[in-house]
Amino acid sequence: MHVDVGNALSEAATPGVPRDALDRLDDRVADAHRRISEGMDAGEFGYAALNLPETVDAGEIRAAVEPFADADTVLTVGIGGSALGAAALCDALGDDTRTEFLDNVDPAGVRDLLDGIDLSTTVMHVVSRSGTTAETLANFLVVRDAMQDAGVDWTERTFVTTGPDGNLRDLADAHDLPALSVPDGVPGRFSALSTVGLPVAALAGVDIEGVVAGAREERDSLTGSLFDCPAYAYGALAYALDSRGAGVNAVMPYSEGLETFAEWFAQLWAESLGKDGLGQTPVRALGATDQHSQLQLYRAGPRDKMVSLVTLRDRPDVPIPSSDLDGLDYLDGASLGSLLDAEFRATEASLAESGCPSVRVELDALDPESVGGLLYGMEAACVLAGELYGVETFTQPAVEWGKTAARGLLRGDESLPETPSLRVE
Ligand SMILES: O=P(O)(O)OC[C@H]1O[C@H](O)[C@H](O)[C@@H](O)[C@@H]1O
Repeated sequence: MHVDVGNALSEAATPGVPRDALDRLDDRVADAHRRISEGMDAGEFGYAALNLPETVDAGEIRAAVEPFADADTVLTVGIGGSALGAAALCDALGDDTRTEFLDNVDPAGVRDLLDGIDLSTTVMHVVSRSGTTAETLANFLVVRDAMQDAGVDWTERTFVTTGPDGNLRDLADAHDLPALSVPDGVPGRFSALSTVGLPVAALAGVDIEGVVAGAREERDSLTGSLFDCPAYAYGALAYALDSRGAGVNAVMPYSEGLETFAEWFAQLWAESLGKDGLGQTPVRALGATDQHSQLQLYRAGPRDKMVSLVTLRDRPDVPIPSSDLDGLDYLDGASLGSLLDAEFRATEASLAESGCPSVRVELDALDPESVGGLLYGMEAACVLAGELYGVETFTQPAVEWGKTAARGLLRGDESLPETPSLRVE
């Protein structure tokens, strides 16, 4: 990925980062990089995810999914980091007419999804690192039941990715299901480039070897300076802008295929950095659509935002047919791609003109290498930002609180703290 942080400097934006502050920050980046390298070398929890471009075995993943290659529908049952990596890859690069994701337990949504697919030609990938997540296990039980009702042998049409213990591992053992292991030391939200995110991408036709190669290239760019490393430049600037008041990070890809990437990024950034009263709130937007809604706020609202503009240097194009409509001559000879690119540049300029900081992230194209590089680069950016904030990047205690409380409620434990009520009906 290519990163341009010019519009995040104080000479361009408020809040903005002075050039001399960036030089000082670079010393901290060098220290953080040393810590990250140590963690990677020792395979420490979390840091091990940054080794995935070397440690992942794409051949093993291809072999595991090969028996399901003829499935009409590939259904992922998982939530959070166990679904979003695969969803981001499939949305960007795969045949997403074949992929479905059950990552919520809204009964209406689950029912609609099951009504719309032929379970006899569906393969289900059940993914849970812990193997105990309530939503995932509940959805699995619902799909299994639906398969049995439809006369489908669910054990023939299910494979799992999970950790060494938990209900899902027990289930895989008991029914001899094909099972991949979540690699050691890799937290869910950092697992897109592993047995968690890649199997379904492979089934959706994604060149997963290309994705891994792109990630490897980004890994090789991790040096001790933000001036040489796009991933660190992004992470350091986001941190520096947040420290100066940009507590919101609006991620706005100018590519529909990257819409789910913004969702994946939101989990990565929020769950990793939102600790000890610190962290930057990720917001999802889509160019050009959200130019016609959220951009008003970005330009003219509170000065508490940075905008991460993500675009492609090259994209397949569709010409705009010429017309004799009054006032549309500016579209003559144009294409949808040139229109989208013009909208991107206009948005970037409009943010600059209003003094709202933005960072430009460019990919060469929406191809496997670039997308692999983007996912890896943002993970490295996040790990770096975690070091700069001084938070525990790889834990999520606040999420665990809600999970435990929900389980307690289902078991009849009503001892939740009282929340105030002021009803208006
Ligand atoms: O993979 P699992 O163990 O089922 O976890 C799925 C998700 O659960 C929780 O919400 C965690 O906070 C997430 O980080 C994780 O991705």
